[in-house]
Amino acid sequence: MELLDMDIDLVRLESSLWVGKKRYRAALTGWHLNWTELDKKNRDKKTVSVPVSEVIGVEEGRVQVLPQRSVAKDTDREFTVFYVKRSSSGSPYGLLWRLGRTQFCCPSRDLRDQWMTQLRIALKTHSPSRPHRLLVFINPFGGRKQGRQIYHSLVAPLFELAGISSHVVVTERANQARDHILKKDLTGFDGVVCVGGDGIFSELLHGVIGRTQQEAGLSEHDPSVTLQSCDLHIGIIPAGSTDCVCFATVGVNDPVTSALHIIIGDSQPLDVCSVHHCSSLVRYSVSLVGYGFYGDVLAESERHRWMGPIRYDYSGAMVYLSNRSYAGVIQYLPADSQLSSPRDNTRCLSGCSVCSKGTERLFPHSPGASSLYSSHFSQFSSDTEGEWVSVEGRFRAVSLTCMSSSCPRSPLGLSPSAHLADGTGDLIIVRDTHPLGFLTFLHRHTSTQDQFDLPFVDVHRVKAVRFSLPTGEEEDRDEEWERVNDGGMTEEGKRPSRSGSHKHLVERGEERGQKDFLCGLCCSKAPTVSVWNCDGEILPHTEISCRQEEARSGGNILANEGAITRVNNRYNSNIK
Ligand SMILES: Nc1ncnc2c1ncn2[C@@H]1O[C@H](COP(=O)(O)OP(=O)(O)OP(=O)(O)O)[C@@H](O)[C@H]1O
Ligand SMILES: CCCCCCCCCCCCC/C=C/[C@@H](O)[C@H](CO)NC(=O)CCCCC
Ligand SMILES: [Ca+2]
Repeated sequence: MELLDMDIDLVRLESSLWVGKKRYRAALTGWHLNWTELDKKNRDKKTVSVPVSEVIGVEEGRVQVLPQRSVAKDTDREFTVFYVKRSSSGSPYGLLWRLGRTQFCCPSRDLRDQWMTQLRIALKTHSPSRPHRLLVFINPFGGRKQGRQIYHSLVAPLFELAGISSHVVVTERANQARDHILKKDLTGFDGVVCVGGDGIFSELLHGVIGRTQQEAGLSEHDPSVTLQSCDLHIGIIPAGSTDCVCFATVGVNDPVTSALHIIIGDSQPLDVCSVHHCSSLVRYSVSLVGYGFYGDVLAESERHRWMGPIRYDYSGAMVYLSNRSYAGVIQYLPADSQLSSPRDNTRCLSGCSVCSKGTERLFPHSPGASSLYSSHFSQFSSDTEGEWVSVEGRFRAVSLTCMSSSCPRSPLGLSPSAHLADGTGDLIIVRDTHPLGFLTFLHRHTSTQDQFDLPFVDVHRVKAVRFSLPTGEEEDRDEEWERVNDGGMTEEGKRPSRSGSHKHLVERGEERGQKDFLCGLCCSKAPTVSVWNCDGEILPHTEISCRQEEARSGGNILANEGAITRVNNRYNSNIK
């Protein structure tokens, strides 16, 4: 093994090169491209070192790619190397990545050709996980409706530079991307990419999980089934309103950063939570399953989609002012508290040891096995995990989050110490409290203050959660509600109007449960139930069961190719 490493690390090419008016000694080893500035006495000055795995492309001549492609003429001794360059700005969890570019001039055309050939061979040899062909879905209505422009001006030129061919589908309706993945031939694609927000990501997620189960002959609705892990990676180019999945995995929501991660083949397994109602699957979630405040904000915001991303701020204020709490019964199955806790102040980043230990614990004998951990609720309990716990009362908010759910609105997220791929979620219970207390709780999401250090807030690391209405108020099956929610937005990019469906339901004389909520903000009658927000989609049921499906670290199950390790961000500098 040692011999092999040494072999690979041998210098493949070394020569004097010029960058502008400065002379450099450049060397290409198996793993790195280095160039060291030389002074007049041939003494080494500053060295720049780029890992081959972070080289994006090599072009003849003096080439520029962003903001527009340009090639300088008469450049037969020159070549340009493009690579990942970490910027000094970003968020506490990730730096922005930019396209670094250095134009080298060789003493001869022959040497230039040698450099180009060797660099391209090194790239092929040392970047085995890079995608070659991608299927890209653009939601033209996501966020500020900039998806198409973002893709064509910032992302497509980078994919082209990296030799990635892409097939682009601009969606014309909600669920088109999901259906495409479920039904069309995907032979030859190394991954699927969405340009949009958490909603279009969720479409890809459902498509990829659904297709994998179909191909394996498994029913997603059968709660006894062990789901098959997915080989197809999902990449996210953020162009939505919250971009929570992108932000929580990459640390920033920036299209160029994400495109560069996709190109170099970074991946991050994600936990997935499945939501069931009466033993049939309703949806999967990777971010938030939230009742009360977050459900109400989403429901209200759908009526103001025309406002774009600020619809959440407006609706947040409206819902806060309406001062609601809801009765319910929460049952949860605690995860093993010896492994981690939502208040242990850790931050999960790619390569996180808690996530790797979780995988080891769950799949001790099957390094190559491809099944997801999944079982009946009744089978979740183990010796080290607790028994089901029940809490009944009135709640401002009940939130279950598989990951931190950090986003630009809340840079540390709903649960800052939650893990991306440990097979658990964090259940946050905000009991009814006075308006100022709840405002304090909300406000702490925007700062580094601990939102769990409040007397009316509890947080638990869990494997599964069930929610039901108090005895005597159980849910009726509401097919009308289901129909209204099934189609997502209309073809013009608008959701079916909730007030419209309200009128319809009231006309039919149905006056309880979720129907009450429909008039929540416009009528004086206080609603008795809220709705569930599942990664930005309203669920058609109130009584639900959620369980963690386990992502296998390294198994690429539901990988966001835009994932990054913060450790790499901090310690991998291009300047030695
Ligand atoms: N062409 C389309 N017309 C209407 N709706 C679409 C179309 N393409 C996708 N959708 C749906 O639009 C919804 C919202 O899209 P998306 O998540 O991209 O944007 P967003 O809601 O602004 O962002 P975020 O989810 O980050 O808050 C998704 O549920 C998706 O299914
Ligand atoms: C006084 C100041 C009050 C400020 C309150 C800030 C609270 C911010 C918490 C943000 C939590 C985001 C959780 C992520 C949820 C996503 O899966 C989902 C889909 O994109 N987004 C929303 O539902 C959109 C939900 C938007 C909620 C505001
Ligand atoms: Ca988790």
